[in-house]
Amino acid sequence: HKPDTQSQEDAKASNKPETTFPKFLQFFFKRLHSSPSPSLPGPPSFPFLGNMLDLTRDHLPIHLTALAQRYGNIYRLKCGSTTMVILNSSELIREALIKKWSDFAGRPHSYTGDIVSGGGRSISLGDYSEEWKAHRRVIHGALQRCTSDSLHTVIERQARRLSQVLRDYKETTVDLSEDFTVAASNVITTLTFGKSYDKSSEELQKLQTCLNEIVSLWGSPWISALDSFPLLRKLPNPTFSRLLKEVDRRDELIGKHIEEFKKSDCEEGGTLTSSLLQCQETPQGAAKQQMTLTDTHVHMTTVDLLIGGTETTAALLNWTVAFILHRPEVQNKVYEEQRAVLGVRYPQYSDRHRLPYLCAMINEILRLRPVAPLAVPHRAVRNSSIAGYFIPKNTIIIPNLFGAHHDPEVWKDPYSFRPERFLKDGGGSIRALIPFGGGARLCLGEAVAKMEMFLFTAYLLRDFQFLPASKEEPLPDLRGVASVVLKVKPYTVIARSREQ
Ligand code: HEM
Repeated sequence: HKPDTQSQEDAKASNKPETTFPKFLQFFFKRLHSSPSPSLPGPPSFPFLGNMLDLTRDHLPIHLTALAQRYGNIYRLKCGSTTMVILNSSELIREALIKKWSDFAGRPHSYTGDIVSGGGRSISLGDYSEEWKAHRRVIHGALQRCTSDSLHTVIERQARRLSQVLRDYKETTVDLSEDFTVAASNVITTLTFGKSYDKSSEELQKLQTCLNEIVSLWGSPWISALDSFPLLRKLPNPTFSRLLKEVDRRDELIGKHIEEFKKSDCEEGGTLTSSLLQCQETPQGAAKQQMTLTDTHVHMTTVDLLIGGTETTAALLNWTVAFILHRPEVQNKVYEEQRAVLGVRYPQYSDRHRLPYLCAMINEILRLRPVAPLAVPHRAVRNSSIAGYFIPKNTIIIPNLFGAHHDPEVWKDPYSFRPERFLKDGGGSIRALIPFGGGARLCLGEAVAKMEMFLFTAYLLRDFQFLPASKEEPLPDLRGVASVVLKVKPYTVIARSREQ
């Protein structure tokens, strides 16, 4: 299929004020473009169901990447009356998310999305609007202040704590995933409520279980079907009832935390929530940000940061250990680099430019396993085009970051784990590496995540050598399980202290 170059011009024309054509021509013109461009390639779709069967496939990112080999790096899938356009290369994703950011900054309106996002008041699921822009600006500013004031100390404390937990295992065989979740979650709860928890804390367990349930239930096809087929909402749906129950529980737990925080530490400041509450309470703060933050905004921000910032970072740490068990010499190189450059001292984030191998390894893990593999769906807020194809308003855009990171046109030997590709002259392309998305919807926690990844992996690989659980057991399965977050299947490992 050749891109329809004419449609680019049409797309521009269709956004012009309605003065150039007589009314009846405008009517036909709009009708012509109210359905998706017929020239976009894609697999055949069934009546009513569309390509629903493709969308319910196991490991969707791998399936979408395989479809790109047949239909090209841009193709369409249908689901009920909705058309989705899947982008499978960095160049196409950059064109939509960065170059034409204002055309594709929307989020799909969805029945179930409204339920989990406090009526669209979260940053991650809220649609592009003046209110959303002001909300994101306020949170971005508050996060930047936290990042420059206290983030380094907060992460360092959690990295030391994590090292101690691993030391206490005394080289027994363990599954570290929960410890990684606690470390990542503590960074966010310290930033938001000024509080951190032990793994055994009932409060933490309740919160984590509930947030994980919401993410996995919301990613399930039984729930997405309610968005595309409204008639199904009239039928009993136990998965949906569970989702509603978990959302209520989440709101109760987070509401309690915010109330406790307001009573205790509010005047001291220093945390993100105190910064938001100040902005909410002082008229100058609100005027400066051109918005009044409601309680729902503060509440949903906490949900956004906890969901966006816990499982992603924890999954990446888990992937790191899984990959280095497959290539043990990588961990030795990271360790030796640190010893050569820093001696016995622990690294600071400012040391990153002097530790190129460690940074290359982190980039390679982010490339192979972008933990938000399909980002979050975008929506075209007006008629536009991608790669010359006409994209009508309201089309859903899925950036397949996993596919882009395995594009054989860009990456030599795309499926193998080779940190060396990101060293000087190694052939890896930082421009094509887009694990955090881009443009108006760029991951809000990118700076937090980068500092966490650097300090956590540097501490772990400085203090420990990771060994397979036993010779009999297979090494971790590297295919993973894909839902909203791409996770490694549970595995066990031995952490041997380097101090001996
Ligand atoms: C390695 C870790 C992480 C990765 C790979 C990652 C990746 C992403 C991606 C791909 C998106 C969607 C971008 C899009 O829609 O185009 C996103 C959105 C988001 N992330 Fe992250 N993320 C990570 C960590 C974090 C952390 C630590 C936080 C919070 C502190 C966070 C908060 C968010 C929020 C709030 C959004 C929604 C942004 C919006 O819709 O405007 N993320 N992230």
